[in-house]
Amino acid sequence: MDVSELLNDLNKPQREAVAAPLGHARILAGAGSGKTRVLVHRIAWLIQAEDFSPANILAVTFTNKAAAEMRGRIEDILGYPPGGMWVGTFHGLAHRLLRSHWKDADLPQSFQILDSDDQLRMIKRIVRAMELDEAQWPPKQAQWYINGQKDEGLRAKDIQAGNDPYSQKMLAIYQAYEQACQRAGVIDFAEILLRSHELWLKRPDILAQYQQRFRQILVDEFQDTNTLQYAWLRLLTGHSGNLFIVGDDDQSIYGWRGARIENILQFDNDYPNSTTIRLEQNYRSTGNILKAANAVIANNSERLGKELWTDGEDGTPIQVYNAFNERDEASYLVSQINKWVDDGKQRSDTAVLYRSNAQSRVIEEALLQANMPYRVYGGLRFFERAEIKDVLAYLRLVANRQDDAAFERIVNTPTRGIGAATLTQLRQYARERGITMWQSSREMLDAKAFAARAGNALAGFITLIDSLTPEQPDMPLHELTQLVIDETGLRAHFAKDKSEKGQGRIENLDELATATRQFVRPQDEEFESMSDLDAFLSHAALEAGENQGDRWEDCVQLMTLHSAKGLEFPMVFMVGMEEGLFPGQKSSDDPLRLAEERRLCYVGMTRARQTLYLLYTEQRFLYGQEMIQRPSRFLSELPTACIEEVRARNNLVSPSLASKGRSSGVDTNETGLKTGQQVHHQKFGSGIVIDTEGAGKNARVQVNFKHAGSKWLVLAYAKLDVL
Ligand SMILES: Nc1ncnc2c1ncn2[C@@H]1O[C@H](COP(=O)(O)OP(=O)(O)OP(=O)(O)O)[C@@H](O)[C@H]1O
Ligand SMILES: [Mg+2]
Repeated sequence: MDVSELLNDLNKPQREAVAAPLGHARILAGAGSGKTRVLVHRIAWLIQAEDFSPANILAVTFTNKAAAEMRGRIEDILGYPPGGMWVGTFHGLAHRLLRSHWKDADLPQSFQILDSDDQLRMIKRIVRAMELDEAQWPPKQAQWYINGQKDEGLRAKDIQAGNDPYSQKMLAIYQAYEQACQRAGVIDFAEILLRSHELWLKRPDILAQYQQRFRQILVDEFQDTNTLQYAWLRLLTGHSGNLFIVGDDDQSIYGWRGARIENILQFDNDYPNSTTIRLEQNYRSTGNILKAANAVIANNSERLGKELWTDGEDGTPIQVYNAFNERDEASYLVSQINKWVDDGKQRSDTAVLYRSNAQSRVIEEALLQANMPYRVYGGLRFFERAEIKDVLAYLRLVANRQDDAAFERIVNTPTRGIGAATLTQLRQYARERGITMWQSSREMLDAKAFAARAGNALAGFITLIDSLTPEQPDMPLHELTQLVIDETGLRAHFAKDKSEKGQGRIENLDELATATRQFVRPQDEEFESMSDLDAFLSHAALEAGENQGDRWEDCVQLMTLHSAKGLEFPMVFMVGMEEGLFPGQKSSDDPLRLAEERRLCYVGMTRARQTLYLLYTEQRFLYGQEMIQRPSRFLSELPTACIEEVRARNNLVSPSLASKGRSSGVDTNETGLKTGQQVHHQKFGSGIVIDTEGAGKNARVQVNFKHAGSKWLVLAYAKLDVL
């Protein structure tokens, strides 16, 4: 594509943005208006029209997946791969810096990354070691505190706790945690960025090297940057670089995790010479979806305010479905996806979005039962599963003996007679001397500090780890992994569990062996100097299986509303549109939180291109009990003209919804079936009708099947035979 073509498929303000004169720029625009597209074209423009080398460009995206897509699109436009360009997430890019400058960053060469679960365990151990009451000082809270401080760029030494006992205690935990991580040579996610920022601050020569290189810095989804991320960008930009940011204040959804909407709002104060360009035409969604999303977000105050319009068609109205409970909700969406597929469309064009990960289980079960392939983004990812983390912990200890988090995880997994007393002794010894668990084990064993049995068990463990360490550094990674799985007794341990779960775990272990065999080092420079093992472990920690499930080409996409940011799908289901769930309970009496929930609703709705379903239930099993649910206030904010109720209920809060009439509780005759009648279903076998409702194409019956249990079925699809 040459330079003029580059601008062809863009509208006027988009062209202005792509071809803006060199300098700082802010693109402020609503969902689906082409911000990401503009950013990609801008990169190509810089290379083709402004003669920058790809190596002068650094682009920050929201996920690794988005980064890969961006790279691919730029390659398509240029006709060759943009070698030397850095594209990735904040974490990915900062990690790359630390790998190149580990020594200057005061890290061991084979430093490992703690994910949030590892981090929590580590904090738990510290809280215990400090002899604090866990109920009074919940480790989760300390984790929250520590990450919050790091996101603000603050170390323990930078914080004044004052006289407040809570802050004093949190600070003490933070301090102990910092020391423990440093000893063990591990860093958590927030630390990756903090440390690379500090590296630049204390080594202006290193910073200058990157400033000279990255003259063009582009950031997508800028509204969700936190203090530290923005500081990192500003430092890198320096006086000579250009910052090109795109974002939407209405889509800021990470305030709860420290994101600062002010960063985008006040960008022009920080960069007074910057230009701001607004885009208003939406190319993604139908008129109905767009109008409804605009109406919902209009209920927030303190917006920059922008109206999106489309010259496309109104399309089908938004489908609002009132389910009995979460199982009915799931089976309804499965039936709709089935219809979609029957029409010859792709499963992968459909997405199910939920507020919290826990909601996916029932939906996954329904999809499994219907034999419908699906992929869950986020959630418990492959590399986060317990059995996988066990193997990874062995591998980490093989790579770095000082990794206390790994040591603690597997020292007695599977059980090998190393008891709590031995571990307490070890921890105490380690703490007193400021050394690691591994070092303590060796010293205490040498000093014969344990009783015979405990000593033997621990010595056995030390020998095991040493024996796993390859003599030849070029031992293939998958052989090492296989060795770990078999020699540590993990396989045998999980094989004892004959249940489906145990079987699943064995399958996952095999899958891990396959993953290591198929592992291809990312092309990025930071992986070049690393051993295969270190490269794989970093990859596992950073990607955490973001790309899992690619074995299924065509599958339904499941994810939280948060992780749907930036994506688009022809058909979208938003489930659990209920008060207490979405918006969440804590948001009801906190206007700031409520506004953020509403923005999340706006993000969700604007993912849909053609068809949007909003689902809510009357009853839901929550917090260990059956709860009566009320429809989300966001439903009542939808303009009546844009929606169609599939099945209304009688006690809706929204007059607009209720006025459309209800169809529940209709005379049984309308379904043509009576309660007590015997019926037969192709898949579920025979059963008895126990309830009916609705009419016409919405008629539904509840059947108690002899073998399959009780189910609600839509008559039009169920094809029941009356016996
Ligand atoms: N000028 C255009 N002509 C045709 N299609 C366009 C144009 N601009 C954008 N699009 C398409 O509109 C859709 C939305 O674009 P894009 O994802 O870049 O929007 P966005 O502003 O980044 O959205 P979000 O805020 O959700 O991240 C994409 O499918 C994109 O290809
Ligand atoms: Mg985008």
